[in-house]
Amino acid sequence: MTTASFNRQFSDGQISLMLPAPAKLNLMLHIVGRRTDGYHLLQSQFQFLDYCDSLHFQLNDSQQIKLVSSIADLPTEDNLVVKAIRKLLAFKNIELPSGVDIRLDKKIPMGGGLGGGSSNAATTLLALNHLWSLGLSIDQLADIGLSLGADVPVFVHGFAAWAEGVGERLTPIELKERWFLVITPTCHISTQEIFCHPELTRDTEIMTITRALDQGGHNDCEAIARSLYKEVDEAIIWLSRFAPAQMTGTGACVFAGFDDVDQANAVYHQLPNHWHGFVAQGKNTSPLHKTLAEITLFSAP
Ligand SMILES: C[C@@](CO)(OP(=O)(O)O)[C@H](O)COP(=O)(O)OP(=O)(O)OC[C@H]1O[C@@H](n2ccc(N)nc2=O)[C@H](O)[C@@H]1O
Ligand SMILES: Nc1ncnc2c1ncn2[C@@H]1O[C@H](COP(=O)(O)OP(=O)(O)O)[C@@H](O)[C@H]1O
Repeated sequence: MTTASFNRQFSDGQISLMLPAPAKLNLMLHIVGRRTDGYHLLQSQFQFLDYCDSLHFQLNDSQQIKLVSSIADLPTEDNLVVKAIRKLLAFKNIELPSGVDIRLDKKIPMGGGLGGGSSNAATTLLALNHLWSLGLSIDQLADIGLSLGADVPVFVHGFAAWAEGVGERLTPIELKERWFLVITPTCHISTQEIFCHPELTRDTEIMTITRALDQGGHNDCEAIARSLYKEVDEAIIWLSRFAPAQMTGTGACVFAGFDDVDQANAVYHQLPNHWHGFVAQGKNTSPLHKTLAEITLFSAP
């Protein structure tokens, strides 16, 4: 894709782009070991959800990065969107090619194990690689992403994946695109809090991908999260009355899958008043890559 063909999308003279940053689910999350640097070795199935934050990028001649976001109490420089831009420029060893105004509309709950921050970073990497014509490959962007967080590469690649290593060794998988009811407890669980816990089990037997796809699996972080956060425990107990329920990532969100949307909605409508949640469909191709493919000549995975 050439810059010219890309820029022709914006005939009003403004170079801007609006892109989704989807949530993900870990349909299973096994911890099979630990590296010497403390990072955990995982086996996980990732699938995207058609439930997304939205990012709007607009280039200008200000020579500044301006981020407007709905996240309270998070300094701009700590936002993964800005961290992604800094990493991108450092990798290319360049100054800011132009000013950029970014608006981030959050819908994905933070600290919920839905990967929102990592997804925002991945969308930023792909968007600015295009808008600034940096010419980096997906693999290069995934490497930059990995330095921001273990979850970023899967969002950069954009295919449902069997993940190993710390989450960066990805094999595409074809999963049924079921409907999920996701309960979003109000507690915010830090990934580090779970991974540092002395009672976390780190010795689940290594599985082959074939067995994992046949039999599924569990989430090794769930027992710790349930013991620390009553809300997570209660949500799993409640949702298990309707379908097998699990936690995603290191929590706090809890989900169950249904074969059709009506079933998922029927359970959603029975959610106790003090709980929040949403129904969304699992997607094997990221909504980000689908949108990019529609508006540019970018090829979806
Ligand atoms: C375990 C997962 C599954 O999706 O949990 P969620 O964050 O989505 O809940 C992710 O891979 C998390 O990825 P991400 O949230 O990007 O984690 P990072 O920022 O890289 O790491 C946060 C902290 O978690 C620990 N960490 C993270 C990933 C990993 N494989 N082993 C670890 O021990 C490290 O202590 C690290 O300092
Ligand atoms: N753009 C962003 N969106 C969400 N969280 C962000 C963002 N930038 C930085 N963060 C930080 O990352 C943490 C983890 O966020 P998130 O990715 O939503 O959770 P999880 O890793 O549990 O899925 C947040 O608590 C917040 O401090």
